[in-house]
Amino acid sequence: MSDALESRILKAATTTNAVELPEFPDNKSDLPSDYEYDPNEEEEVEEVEEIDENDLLKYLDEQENPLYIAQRLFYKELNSTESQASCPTWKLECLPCKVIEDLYGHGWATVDGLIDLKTLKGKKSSHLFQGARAEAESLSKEGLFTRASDLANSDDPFRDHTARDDWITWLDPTQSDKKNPSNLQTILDFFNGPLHHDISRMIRLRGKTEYQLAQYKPENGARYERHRDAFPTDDPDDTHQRRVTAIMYLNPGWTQKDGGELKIYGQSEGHGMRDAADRTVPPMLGRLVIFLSGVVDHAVLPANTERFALTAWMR
Ligand SMILES: O=C(O)CCC(=O)C(=O)O
Ligand SMILES: [Fe+2]
Repeated sequence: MSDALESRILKAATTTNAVELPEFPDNKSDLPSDYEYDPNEEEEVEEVEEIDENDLLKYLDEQENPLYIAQRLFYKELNSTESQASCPTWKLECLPCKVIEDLYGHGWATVDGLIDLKTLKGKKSSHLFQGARAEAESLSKEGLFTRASDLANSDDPFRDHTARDDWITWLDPTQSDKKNPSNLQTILDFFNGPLHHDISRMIRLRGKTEYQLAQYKPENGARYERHRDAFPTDDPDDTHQRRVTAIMYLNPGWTQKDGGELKIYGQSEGHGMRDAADRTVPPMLGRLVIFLSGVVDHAVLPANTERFALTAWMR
């Protein structure tokens, strides 16, 4: 965790829920009769309040709009139309400029069917996405997924383990059969290649990317409660906090009755640059959602059919 972020969090822990201490009485006879004074005892034991992740984020957001913080990790300010007109000089391999502008201005963006031709190698993109879906289903049948809430440290008071119902498996894009990559591998190569290239041209990235395949099983309407994927930070040297979340959905023929939409929370007070209104994003086959991990609160609404998504978290 970066110093700046750490000190902001410490400040939150010492200022929220701070208990007013009573004044020490001048006259010893004013002390309660069961009061014991032991001069050898440690003077003061510092108590650290446990603070839950959402309260901490709320506190941090009150200090500064997280979008402004994340914007400082971009190589250039994209506020003016003049800077946006410089798009051709950005030399992007796959992302439309609009996606970068939306990321900067709103914290998130979506784009459909985005796979560059070099990655596709003559394949049709719909075949690629459908093939990836079929592979995800087989991995699930082979028992490769683990319930995400079982993986987390159950002693951690910071996170609520009832918050999510998804089953997950971590993927490593470097462990591939180069000659005959699976469809999932081809999407990972795209994430790891052109997509990472474009994002790292615009946003300072320093650390490792993680890749996860997630499954929401329809039993009992699997969902993931409102959360954020990282704490907002503008420290370019931080390697710990996730900076960008990119999710590719693998749900052919999705319709509204299937549920499992991604809900993106607006800023209810409507101030600052984040959108005021909440939005829902249907998890359609081949749709890519990209957002700034420390900025956007989001949730997965209850899924009524099996729902798969492939996620990359870039640092
Ligand atoms: O699959 C999605 O739409 C979002 C999942 C998510 O928020 C997460 O895994 O952190
Ligand atoms: Fe998330």
